[in-house]
Amino acid sequence: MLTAIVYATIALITVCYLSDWLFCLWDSPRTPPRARSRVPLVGHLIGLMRARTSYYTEVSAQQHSDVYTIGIFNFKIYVINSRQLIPLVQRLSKTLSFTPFQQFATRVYIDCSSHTVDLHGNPDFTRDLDKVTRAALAPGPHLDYQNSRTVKSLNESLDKLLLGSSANDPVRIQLYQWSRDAVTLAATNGVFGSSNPFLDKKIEGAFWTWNEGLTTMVVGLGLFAREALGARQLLVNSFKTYLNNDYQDAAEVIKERIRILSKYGAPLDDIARMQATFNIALLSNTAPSAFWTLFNVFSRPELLQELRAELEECAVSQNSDNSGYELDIVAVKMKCPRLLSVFEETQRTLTIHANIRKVLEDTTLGNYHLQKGSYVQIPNAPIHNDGELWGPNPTEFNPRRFTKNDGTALSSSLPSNSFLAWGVAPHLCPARQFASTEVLAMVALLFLRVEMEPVGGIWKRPEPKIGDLVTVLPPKTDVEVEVRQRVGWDGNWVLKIGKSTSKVPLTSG
Ligand code: HEM
Repeated sequence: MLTAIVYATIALITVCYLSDWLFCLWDSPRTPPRARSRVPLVGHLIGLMRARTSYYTEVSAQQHSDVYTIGIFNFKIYVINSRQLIPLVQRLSKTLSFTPFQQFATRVYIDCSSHTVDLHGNPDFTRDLDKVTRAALAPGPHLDYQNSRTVKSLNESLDKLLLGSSANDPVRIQLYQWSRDAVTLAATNGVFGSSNPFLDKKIEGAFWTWNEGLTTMVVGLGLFAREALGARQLLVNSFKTYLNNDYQDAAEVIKERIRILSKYGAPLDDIARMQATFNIALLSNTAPSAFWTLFNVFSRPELLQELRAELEECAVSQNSDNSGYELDIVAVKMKCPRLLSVFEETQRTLTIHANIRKVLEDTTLGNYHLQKGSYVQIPNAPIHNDGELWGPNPTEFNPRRFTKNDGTALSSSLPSNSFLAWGVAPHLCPARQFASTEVLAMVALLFLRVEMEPVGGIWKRPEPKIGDLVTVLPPKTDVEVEVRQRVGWDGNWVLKIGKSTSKVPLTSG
């Protein structure tokens, strides 16, 4: 019996190695070189299941080619390993397409009907939806309206937190949980208006439960994500009620997306599903970005002092009736290069996104041949960790990395496609001005208004939680902190929001 098992194992291993070798034999001579895995056929699959997109960081570090192939059976993923190839991928956007992923998300994430899944493959529909989304989120009066409600809501969450606390009487919070709640409420108040479904705490909880179950759904194990599926239904129902109510004070981006979906005949149930899905873009990266920026600064007292000095000099004034302070949001966005540098460095060191494109036709990319039906991935981390671009110790957090010696912003002197935290054109995040205004306003308010200490006295950096389908990973464990009013900086804080045409000078443009 034992001998039979040994023979069967040897036979299986031989067949696996042989099949792997045969798949390679069928490669065209211009196929990007294959990254070898110790386990034939499924080694890369195991790696991807274990580390998700962080697996590309591990493999890319050992590859010398500017693009390489990952093979899983006869399925291929071409991984871009040099920023020089990105413009070529951009130019080939008709055959290297983002659309199949959008269709996949519409089906697997939220279970839309086949009508709406097919719509996401209709170029007229995707063009119209993209056009209205970008127009509504571009700097101008619509974004002013949305920003103003979002930033005010953040300040109110902080007022509420500090209510009843004083310099001697701290409140204890879980920092990620609190930041996530504040961001969720602020962003959803900003876009959904007074009928915001997230005003109900149950709906907020349902969104995050669903969000955490997405990875299981994506790998086809939806049946094992019962809690997430139940949460998703609750969320969808809340958006059906929302659509049946008056949502006239919603932001333009919501009203316009509903208009386009209706124009192309999407049923109400699917429109509710699409609104529920929009929250993934709205919330899932902003909350961890805010958390890590707060953690990176409060855990470095000298850096905190530096940022406070910058903000106090450029963006804070006393209220005319001396009842408190006014924070000028335009100045926070435009006149505080050190603050912006800390935010962008947080993004640079923590972004794990891998932009995805499907190869719709056999395609020539530079010297390489890409086979129809395969995928292209552009992982951000290998480019963000490239020492030639970012200087010594590229994996370390350096708060001054995005400023020059004279303290001014570095962005203009960086080569193109060095910083990919907001994606790659033509799918560059259309909400980057909104999201960065939200994060910068939130962290500036906390730096100015509170003292924060870790419970236990020592700041311990949590590990990022690998596996979530996000651009910036949340922490694996939360950080318990004590928050108290900053001495001399209490009173009534009001915000001067200004116009969104005064833009955050982001490195991505
Ligand atoms: C810090 C927060 C955010 C980060 C880091 C971020 C990052 C990104 C990235 C990397 C992409 C490209 C995806 C790809 O090509 O695979 C993207 C696309 C997108 N983001 Fe954001 N995003 C953030 C916040 C937001 C917010 C608040 C909204 C909505 C108000 C939003 C709406 C979108 C949309 C609609 C797209 C798809 C664009 C397209 O299909 O061309 N994002 N975002």
